[in-house]
Amino acid sequence: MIDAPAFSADSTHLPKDHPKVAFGRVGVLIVNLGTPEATDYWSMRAYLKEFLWDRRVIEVNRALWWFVLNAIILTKRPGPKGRDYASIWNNERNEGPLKTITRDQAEKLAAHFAGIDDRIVVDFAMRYGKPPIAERLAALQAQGCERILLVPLYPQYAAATSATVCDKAFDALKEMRWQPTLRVAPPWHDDPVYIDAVARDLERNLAALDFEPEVILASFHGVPKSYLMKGDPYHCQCAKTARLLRARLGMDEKRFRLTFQSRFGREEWLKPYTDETVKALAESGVKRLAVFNPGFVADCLETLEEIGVENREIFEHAGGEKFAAIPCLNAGDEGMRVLVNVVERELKGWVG
Ligand SMILES: C=CC1=C(C)c2cc3[nH]c(cc4nc(cc5[nH]c(cc1n2)c(C)c5CCC(=O)O)C(CCC(=O)O)=C4C)c(C)c3C=C
Ligand SMILES: [Fe+2]
Ligand SMILES: [Fe+2]
Repeated sequence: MIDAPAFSADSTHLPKDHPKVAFGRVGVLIVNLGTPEATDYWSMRAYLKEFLWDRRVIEVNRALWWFVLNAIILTKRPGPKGRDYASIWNNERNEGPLKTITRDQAEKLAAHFAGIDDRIVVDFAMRYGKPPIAERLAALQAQGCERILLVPLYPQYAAATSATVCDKAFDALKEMRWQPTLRVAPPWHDDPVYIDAVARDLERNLAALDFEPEVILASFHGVPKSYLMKGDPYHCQCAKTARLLRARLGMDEKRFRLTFQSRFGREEWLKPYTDETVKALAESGVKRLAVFNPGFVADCLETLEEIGVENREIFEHAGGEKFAAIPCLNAGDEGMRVLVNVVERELKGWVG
């Protein structure tokens, strides 16, 4: 347990020029992937460049990748992807929905803990783009957070997501004289509270539809198959989440299926692919389909556009009739129940 917050050092025997010292608080920094600052070519290019130059995301030969990234991807991708982002943009706040939702989650976490322990300070950051992790860690430290809980917002661990958040946070700590003590929240892919929250939210959303889906796809973001072969636990954690959800919902393997979406590049990715499954289901006579995204803590391009628009079109063009894209947990009651549970558990020993 740590002492009550204070903002100056012990006043006895203070030298006159002693700097102000802030201490006694505990920070919680939730971190999601990131989103472009705007949808124009140059903003998209800057975002994609930072993201796709991360060694944790793209694990190919650096010289070759430098050429492919700069000569091909950063010339061709920003335009069309910017238009996709524009179609889901939060125009009121002028930002991507991922940022709006992550801020809401941080604010609701802060409100929850305000009533429990005023030493806890909650903030949010993005791995790519703004607000950067280093800036928010420094801001927490300036408010007196000697201990910080870092929460990568991914229920399933992948080197391309959770590990790169830690890399960036520890890079920031490298520059600090007085480093805060950092704890990292583990993934929660099989946490009963998470499984129950996703299942309840799905049941509520399905009950509100004007049709009953014949098949439900649990669609996770994919990674190259080679990452699994090198030992990344992501595939197994997604498979376990899907198995637990299927059991909790009382559905069989024919009705409730696990798929992987958002392929990038030519390499083989984790299978079965969401888009191919959606097409095959419609072609085999399935007329009513629902897709949900238990691996995404917040709605974003990959859920709102790729599932809500692209996969809906694939389904309808192949003969499907009714398609539902189920929203993520976001900052709703079930979503906050999951985040509060993770944070409260991981703060044990630091606060009462
Ligand atoms: C090789 C490339 C990629 C890997 C590996 C990858 C893994 C991965 N990504 C997420 C979550 C998100 N990805 C998002 C967007 C996105 N992802 C990639 C590429 C890889 N992702 C790109 C290039 C993009 C940008 C859009 C595009 O150009 O296609 C997003 C959405 C962000 C938003 O602002 O809306 C999320 C979230 C996970 C969970 C993951 C591995 C487990
Ligand atoms: Fe991605
Ligand atoms: Fe596996």
